[in-house]
Amino acid sequence: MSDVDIIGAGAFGTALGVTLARDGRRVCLWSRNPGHRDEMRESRRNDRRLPGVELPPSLNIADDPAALRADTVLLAIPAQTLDGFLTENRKLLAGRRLVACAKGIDLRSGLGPTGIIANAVPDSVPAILSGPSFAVDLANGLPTALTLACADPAAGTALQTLLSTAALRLYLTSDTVGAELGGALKNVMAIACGLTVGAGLGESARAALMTRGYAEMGRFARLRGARPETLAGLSGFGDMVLTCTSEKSRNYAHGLALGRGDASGTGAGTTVEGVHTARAVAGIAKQEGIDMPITTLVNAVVSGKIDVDRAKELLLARPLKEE
Ligand SMILES: NC(=O)C1=CN([C@@H]2O[C@H](COP(=O)(O)OP(=O)(O)OC[C@H]3O[C@@H](n4cnc5c(N)ncnc54)[C@H](OP(=O)(O)O)[C@@H]3O)[C@@H](O)[C@H]2O)C=CC1
Ligand SMILES: O=C(CO)COP(=O)(O)O
Repeated sequence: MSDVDIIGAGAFGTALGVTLARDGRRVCLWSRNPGHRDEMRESRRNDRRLPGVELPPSLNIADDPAALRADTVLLAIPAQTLDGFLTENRKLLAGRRLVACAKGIDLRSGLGPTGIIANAVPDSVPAILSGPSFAVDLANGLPTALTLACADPAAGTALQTLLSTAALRLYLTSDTVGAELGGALKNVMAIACGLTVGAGLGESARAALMTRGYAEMGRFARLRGARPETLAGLSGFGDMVLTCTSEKSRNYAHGLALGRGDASGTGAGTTVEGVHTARAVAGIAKQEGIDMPITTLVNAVVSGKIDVDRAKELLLARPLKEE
């Protein structure tokens, strides 16, 4: 039996699997695609999603989620697919520690990953792993620090120990809402920053957006019960800094391409979580009267309703206020 099972052989699921297996854990990785599974078994690499990285011998490729038996399951699939997967596999996942690795808000329910888990598999222990970590950095063994959030203190401590390695350092919190909102909302800010730089509005404008975006993230998160210190930690501030400043981020790269006038952005087939999260959060903010100007404008730009110039005008025309 494995120590950790991983659902989703994308870039992040594979990087986590490789990291944990190198550090001595027995890992089972599942992809929904039979051809992809065969390829990984044969080549001992995941060339589709994380090219150039060798899969350690203690990482096995599983054919069926029903064959996965570990107490700890990492859910490394996009946020919009989480509810469907969990609902379909509810019985199988009951009683386990389910660690979400997705950064997003479900469009249908408005819930973050731990809320989705709690709803879909009520007798599980939900947790979330979030923070600044490009899959490729993790897979290359570069030092990484993340937030592990779990409301159950004993399960949280056990997960922190199980999932920390020599290069991957996990900080524990019980604030699951703060950790999941930091990770989801920073993707929207990364798109905003990409749009800004892509449209040639400059690095000063990006710094302004990051700062005011962070204020906006905090405002939304506090109203949903998050603790401010969680937003100031790795899963909020830390990940916002990473993804708002690096072209390795798909969210930033998507904004960059749109800002440069390429209407397809990073193109279909790339996971850009911030597009869905902007839509979900703009809707919630409107409904609940929360002031979220950057998120609202990102949603308007990525859905093609306005262009970056118009978004800039609207932001600059807002009434002057105290910081
Ligand atoms: N990449 C990174 O650096 C990081 C990513 N994350 C987060 O991890 C999550 C996954 O991202 P990432 O791994 O990069 O994405 P990828 O695009 O690399 O991979 C997504 C994976 O999810 C699988 N998948 C999609 N839909 C389903 C479904 N309905 N059922 C089962 N599997 C499904 C895909 O399968 P298929 O190949 O068959 O389409 C693919 O293997 C995102 O929320 C992201 O924000 C977090 C930290 C870092
Ligand atoms: O969340 C990430 C790094 O922490 C990855 O960001 P992207 O999904 O924008 O590539």
